[in-house]
Amino acid sequence: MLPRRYHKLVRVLEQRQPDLTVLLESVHKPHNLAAILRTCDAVGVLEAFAVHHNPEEILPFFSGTALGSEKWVFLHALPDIDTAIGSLQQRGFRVYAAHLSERAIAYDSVDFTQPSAILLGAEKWGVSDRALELVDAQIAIPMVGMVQSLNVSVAAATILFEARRQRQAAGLYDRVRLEPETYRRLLFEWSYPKLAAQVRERGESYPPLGEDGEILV
Ligand SMILES: C[S@@+](CC[C@H](N)C(=O)[O-])C[C@H]1O[C@@H](n2cnc3c(N)ncnc32)[C@H](O)[C@@H]1O
Repeated sequence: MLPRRYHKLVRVLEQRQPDLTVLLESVHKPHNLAAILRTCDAVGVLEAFAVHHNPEEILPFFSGTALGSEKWVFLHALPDIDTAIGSLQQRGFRVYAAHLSERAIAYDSVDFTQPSAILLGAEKWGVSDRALELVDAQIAIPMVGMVQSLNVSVAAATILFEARRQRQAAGLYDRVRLEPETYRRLLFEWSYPKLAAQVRERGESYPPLGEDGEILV
């Protein structure tokens, strides 16, 4: 592990935002999924969630074998939309459905410095009626052109970068937001993925790291 690489991992983890996430409802085109996870990585989202009728279609994103920037954002599969929204709300997130409707408020009027989950709908069908019943609010990006909606990854990026803007202004990228234990664990797993897997298999705990990422024992 080169010190430069290690320090890059440290800087990235120091800015991860565990209380900002996306929930994808049947978003199934791999290029959209990859683009959304890439944006998640760019704004510091730690983990993302997906409800998918056929997870096999997008298996690489769940199995950790994806090779792109998405490997830095954990994607968790949840069985159904009730469970997904319910568990996020229980963890203190407000869930916002990105959905163009008369009930929707402007996406940039939301306070994204609070724990926020952005629900994005399927490419063809949008957010389901059931999800709309469960969310805390609906948010929309204004559209004044001929087409009715944005591509789902573009909508995700627009909203996530608004969240980033607000969080930057509030200083949320200036201090470590991860729990110390989570931070240490991820730093080891990102720095030494193969060794981390072996250590886990043996049921041992990770060794401490030195200033430049060297293993200390
Ligand atoms: C291509 S759109 C789906 C269009 C679908 N026909 C519908 O009626 O919702 C895919 C997803 O992108 C998001 N989206 C696209 N444009 C949006 C906008 N202007 N405001 C908020 N969300 C948007 C929504 O989450 C939507 O479910």
